[in-house]
Amino acid sequence: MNSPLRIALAGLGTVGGGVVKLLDENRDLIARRAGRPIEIVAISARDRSRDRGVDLSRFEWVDDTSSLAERDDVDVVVELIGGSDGPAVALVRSAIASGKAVVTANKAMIAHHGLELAGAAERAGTALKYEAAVAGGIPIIKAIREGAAANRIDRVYGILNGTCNYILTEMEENGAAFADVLAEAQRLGYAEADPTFDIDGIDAAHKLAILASLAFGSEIDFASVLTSGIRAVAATDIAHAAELGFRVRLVGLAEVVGDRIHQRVHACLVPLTNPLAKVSGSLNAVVAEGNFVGRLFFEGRGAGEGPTASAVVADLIDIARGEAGPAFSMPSEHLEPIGAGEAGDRRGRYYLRLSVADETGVLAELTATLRDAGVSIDSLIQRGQAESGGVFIAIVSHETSESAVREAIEAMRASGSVLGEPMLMHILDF
Ligand SMILES: NC(=O)C1=CN([C@@H]2O[C@H](COP(=O)(O)OP(=O)(O)OC[C@H]3O[C@@H](n4cnc5c(N)ncnc54)[C@H](O)[C@@H]3O)[C@@H](O)[C@H]2O)C=CC1
Ligand SMILES: N[C@@H](CC=O)C(=O)O
Ligand code: NA
Repeated sequence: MNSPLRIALAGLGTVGGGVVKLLDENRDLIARRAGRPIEIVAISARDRSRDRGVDLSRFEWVDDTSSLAERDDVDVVVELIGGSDGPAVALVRSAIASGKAVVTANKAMIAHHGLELAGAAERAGTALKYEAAVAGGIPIIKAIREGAAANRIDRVYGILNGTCNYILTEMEENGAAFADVLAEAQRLGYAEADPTFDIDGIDAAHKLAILASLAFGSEIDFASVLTSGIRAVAATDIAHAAELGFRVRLVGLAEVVGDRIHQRVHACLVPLTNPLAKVSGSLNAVVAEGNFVGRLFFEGRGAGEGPTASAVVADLIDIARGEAGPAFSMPSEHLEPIGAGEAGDRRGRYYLRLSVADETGVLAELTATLRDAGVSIDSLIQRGQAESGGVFIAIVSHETSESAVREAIEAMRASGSVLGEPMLMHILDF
């Protein structure tokens, strides 16, 4: 057997603890597959005394996490602290500068600094790997970067946040309250340290920006992702969606349109016939469309200890085998800066939920406003009592432009016929 790959673990929370357990349980199998053992040399986290359900006394504990980057007895620094800036990125920068390989699960850091870090790793002749950062256990980085590398990819999309998918599923299937399910997602280790990153769509936007770069060969452009989350999704939307033949899902979608890239994360209505509608709980799914391979669909656990550890250790096995290569789908200097498209350009079907006064003539006024804006109605239902005292109207449009629907909403607001905040969602029709 060859000499071991020596690793230092920074961060021993959900993912770090999972990595220790996986390396213990599958130790011999991994050594055979990698051609050499993978051994933890040193560990570091904020709180030494915390019980992580695994014996850590056999490893050297280091109080100063940043010192892991300098050690001569470490080949790979595994960064599992999190955060787009601060100690995680400082550790990764200095590990790369010392010629060490880096494995990370930190999508926030890759979305913000991926290009810089990839360039630094290339110059240092070392590896930067981050399979766990996108869609947890689904090997989607490997699939796009290697398996589909021969294709031009113009669209990549999917369900990229396990916490939101778990919340939406529990709300739909069990009528659970948003706050209760979020607390459970935190207990299960799915949520980010700050769960607003999950529910406001930021975590999914980090992942989408990384996927778009890999798929399109473009520089990561996190700042251009139009991002909204699931806070505004009400139980009534989920019920309306079911009645109309849809499920509500938080979808990240990136596509090339002409010479522009559109990137959006938002709650969508997904037709029940679409495989994404069947993705439930903490599962994630990613669809990539290649010009030769066609449509690829990947599904698996996007969050939690086991699936995320699986992705981290897969990266370590690649490094142990000497199979690392560039961090993105090409050397970072070949990634192109591609501009972002305009939001109002999108054409498609829309779901619009309004609360309106329960009075004669209001419905006729609404439909006339939509008609005047060039929006024609596919289906309309009136259901339930709104908190504002009015009734809920849910409308599904035929294909139209987003700007037309927004124009109609503004006209309805101006006329005073709409009570409360309207809810607009795209319908995912591919
Ligand atoms: N939990 C999940 O399902 C997934 C998490 N990730 C990512 O993995 C990373 C880690 O996530 P979790 O394990 O869930 O987080 P966690 O909060 O459970 O663990 C974080 C660990 O980092 C340590 N830490 C925090 N600040 C530190 C500092 N200044 N110096 C040294 N150690 C410090 C903490 O003591 C803790 O051991 C994050 O980047 C997260 O986005 C990625 C995919 C899935
Ligand atoms: N908080 C994230 C964890 C994995 O990336 C999620 O819920 O998907
Ligand atoms: Na992954």
